[in-house]
Amino acid sequence: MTLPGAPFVAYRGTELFIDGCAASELAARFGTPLYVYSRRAMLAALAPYQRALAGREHLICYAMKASSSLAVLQTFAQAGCGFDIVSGGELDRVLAAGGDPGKVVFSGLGKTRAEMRRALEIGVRCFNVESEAELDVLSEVALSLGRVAPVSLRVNPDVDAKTHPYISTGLKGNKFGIAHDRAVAAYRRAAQLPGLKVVGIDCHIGSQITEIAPYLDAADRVLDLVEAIESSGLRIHHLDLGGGLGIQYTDERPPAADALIGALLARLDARGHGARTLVFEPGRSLVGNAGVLLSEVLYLKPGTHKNFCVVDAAMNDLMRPALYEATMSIVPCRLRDGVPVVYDVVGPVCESGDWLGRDRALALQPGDAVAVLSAGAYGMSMASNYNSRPRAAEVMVDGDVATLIREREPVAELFRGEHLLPAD
Ligand SMILES: Cc1ncc(COP(=O)(O)O)c(C=O)c1O
Ligand SMILES: N[C@@H](CCCC[NH3+])C(=O)O
Repeated sequence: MTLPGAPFVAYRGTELFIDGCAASELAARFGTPLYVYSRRAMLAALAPYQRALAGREHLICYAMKASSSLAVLQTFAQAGCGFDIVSGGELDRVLAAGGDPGKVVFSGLGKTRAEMRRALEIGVRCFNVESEAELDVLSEVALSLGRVAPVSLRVNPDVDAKTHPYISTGLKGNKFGIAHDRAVAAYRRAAQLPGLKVVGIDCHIGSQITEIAPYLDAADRVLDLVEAIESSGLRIHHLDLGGGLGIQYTDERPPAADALIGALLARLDARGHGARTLVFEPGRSLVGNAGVLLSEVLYLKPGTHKNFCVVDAAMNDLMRPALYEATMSIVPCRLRDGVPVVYDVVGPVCESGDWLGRDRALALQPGDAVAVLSAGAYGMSMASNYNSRPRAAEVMVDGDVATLIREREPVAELFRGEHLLPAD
């Protein structure tokens, strides 16, 4: 059976391997819940983007919200990537991981003045501005520092990315970006503000997109704008076409990254825009299939309506199933003989929404380790401490070498910084 994440996530005989490491051995050595990432899988996911863009002026800015642990950022920084950030905290992570701030694009619709100041002082490559009000504030902050902020406006192309409504961002009802029909006026305003320098345009239409067509529609809408803006005398240097490419969780068949980029380049070339600098902001497609969440089976709980398999990972570790009813593959780390039983795989958190998988046929015993596959994106980065559960540890494997890249959070960390009321 070919698993999502193959060839880096695959059975060898009855043992599930992540690259060259047996998953059940990692679970025993580092404990569970445990996120495990394959460095080689991440680099293999980046390669088709790099190949397709070779020979073009470009920058791949890894959207680090997908997985922001320092060793993950370090891996992409060393591979030449920049970063798409959405907060001052993410900027500090980039710096701590050795990333180049000159390759950072700063997205997000609620940047604070303090975040703008810090990003200007550090010298990010570009601010992706999401409203006209933000243009005014950014200009003011830049002037107060005696600097000029490089800006690109995130335009909302009103294109249906055909994905889950919670992760669709390019429709006119979404909060993101500047409406297509206001964009030319917004560019005029940006050009007049003394603290800003227009350098680009960008759009990002959503996440877990499994078709090429919405990207081409969005690119066309953006190019229409570029032509209108440039005819008014402004120069748009780079085009940032965002991220959003989907991955396989179960039976999805998203296009390969090089097929997507190839189709976009063909469209840009056909419309005479092929020589522009290109920026992409992929997140999930670089890390999603490279990671798994390992968990131990605590209890098997047969019932008259449902059988439950209670594991030690929960919605606080991986909230995609609870939040989006996302279906993610769950497999045993060691295959055992026995008739599979259909279980809901649930965590210990006190919420009925705390499930990782529903109606899964699995042959398991308490103490077995299971792996939730395709958990490398929006897993650990969305983890919380709900129910006062410390966050999981993380391991990076490279061949048969496993390195602890994040220690399991000590319980004492959970209330560090809290204070009891003074005694009477
Ligand atoms: C502005 C921006 N860029 C890039 C991304 C990365 O998206 P994905 O992980 O779907 O590639 C996101 C998240 O959807 C985003 O909001
Ligand atoms: N967190 C989402 C993706 C959000 C994309 C952020 N712009 C997911 O797990 O699918």
